[in-house]
Amino acid sequence: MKYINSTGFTHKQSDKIGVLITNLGTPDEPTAKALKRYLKQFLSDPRVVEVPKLIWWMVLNGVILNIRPRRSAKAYRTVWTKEGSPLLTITQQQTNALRARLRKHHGEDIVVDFAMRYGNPGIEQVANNMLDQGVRKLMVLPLYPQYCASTTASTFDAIASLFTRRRWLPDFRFISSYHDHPYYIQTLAESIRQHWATNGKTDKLIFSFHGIPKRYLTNGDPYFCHCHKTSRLLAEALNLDNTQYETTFQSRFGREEWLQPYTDFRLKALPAEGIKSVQVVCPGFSADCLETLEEIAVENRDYFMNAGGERYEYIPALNDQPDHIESLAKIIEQNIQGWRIENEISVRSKLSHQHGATL
Ligand SMILES: C=CC1=C(C)c2cc3[nH]c(cc4nc(cc5[nH]c(cc1n2)c(C)c5CCC(=O)O)C(CCC(=O)O)=C4C)c(C)c3C=C
Ligand SMILES: [Fe+2]
Ligand SMILES: [Fe+2]
Repeated sequence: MKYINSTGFTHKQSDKIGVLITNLGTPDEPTAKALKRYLKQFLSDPRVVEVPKLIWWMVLNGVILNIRPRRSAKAYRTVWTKEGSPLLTITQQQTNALRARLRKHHGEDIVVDFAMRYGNPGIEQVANNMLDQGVRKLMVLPLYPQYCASTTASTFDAIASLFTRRRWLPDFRFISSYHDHPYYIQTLAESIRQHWATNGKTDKLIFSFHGIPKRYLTNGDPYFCHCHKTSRLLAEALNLDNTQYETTFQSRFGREEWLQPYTDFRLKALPAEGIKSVQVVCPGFSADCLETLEEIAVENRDYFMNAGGERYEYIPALNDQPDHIESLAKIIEQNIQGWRIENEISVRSKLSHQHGATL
C-alpha cells in the first residue's frame, strides 16, 4: 500500500490535540554495539554532517564507526544509571509532568508523548501512534531552545517524511525555537539565582552551548546568534556585566573549525587570566545528558583545576524541575491557541462503513 492508512477511525471518535516532545536520542545501551547503531543513524543524517555523500560514507563507515563506538560507550558508562541513559529518563520525566499539567488544564483529550530523533522511541512510531489515537491537531516541540538546522530542522524532516506517507494529515504546528522566550529566560535565571543562594557566586559564569561547524553559521544558520541572544538576555536578567560572563561552545566533532571560543580552551586559559572560580551552565540543553554530565561536569572540571583553577561548579540543566515544566506548558499553551478540543462527536453520521479497512 502506498500510504499509511488511518486505521480504527469511527465517526464516534472525538478529535484530540497532540503534543509531541522530542529530543536528540541516545543509545539503547552503553555498549560499542549499541553505539555503532546509534551513531550510524545520527551521523548519516545529512542535516548533521554536510559533506558530499560518497566521501562521508567512506569516512563514516571506514574510520569513525570503527573507532568512536568503543570510545563513546566508555563515556556513556560513566553517566548511565539503573534506569538507563539520563537523556531518556529525564525526557520521560519531563513528558509525564507535562502530560499531568496539560491534562489538568485541558482535559483528557490532550495527548502528550515524547520521541527521539535517533534511536528509541522513534518519531515515526510515536507520531503514528498519536494520530491513530485520534489526534487531528499535532504540535511538535523539539526541546532545543536555539534553532539549528542539525537538530531542529532534522526533527522537522523526520515529521515531514512521515507526513508524505500518511493518508490523513493533522493540522500541524512546530515550535522552531524558544531561545528568547521570557518564560525560558526567567526559569533559567531563577535556577542560577537559586544556585547562588546556596553556593555563592564565582569569578565568572560560563554559558556553554553545544557547538556546530563554523561553516554552518557562514551559510546562514541562526544557531550562533540564538545562543548569543540567550546569553545576553540571561545576563540582563541576572544583572551581569560583560566581564562577569562568557559564551563558549563545547562538544567539537571532526577536524574543521567549529563555533568559537571553545569551552575547553577557555577553561584551560581562565586561571592564567586571574579567574580562579567558575560556574558553568549549559542553557542549550533542556535535559542533562552525556555532553553535560561527563564533558562539562567531569572532563572540563579537570581541565580547569589542572590549569590552576580553585573552584568549579556545574549548574544542572532544568530537567523536570516544576518551573521548567510550567514554562514549557505555557509555551505549548501559547502555541495551541485557537485549537479547540472537539468533545462533540465530530460527524453525527449514520454511515456504517469501516475506515482504514483493507477492502
Ligand atoms: C543541543 C543541541 C545540539 C546540537 C546543535 C548538536 C550538534 C551536533 N552534534 C554532533 C555530534 C554528536 N553529538 C552527540 C551527543 C549529543 N548532542 C546533543 C545535542 C546537540 N548536538 C546531545 C543532547 C547529545 C547527548 C546525547 C546523549 O545520549 O546523552 C554525539 C554522541 C556522543 C559521542 O559519541 O560523543 C555526537 C557524535 C554534531 C556532528 C553536531 C552538529 C553538526
Ligand atoms: Fe551533538
Ligand atoms: Fe548574528
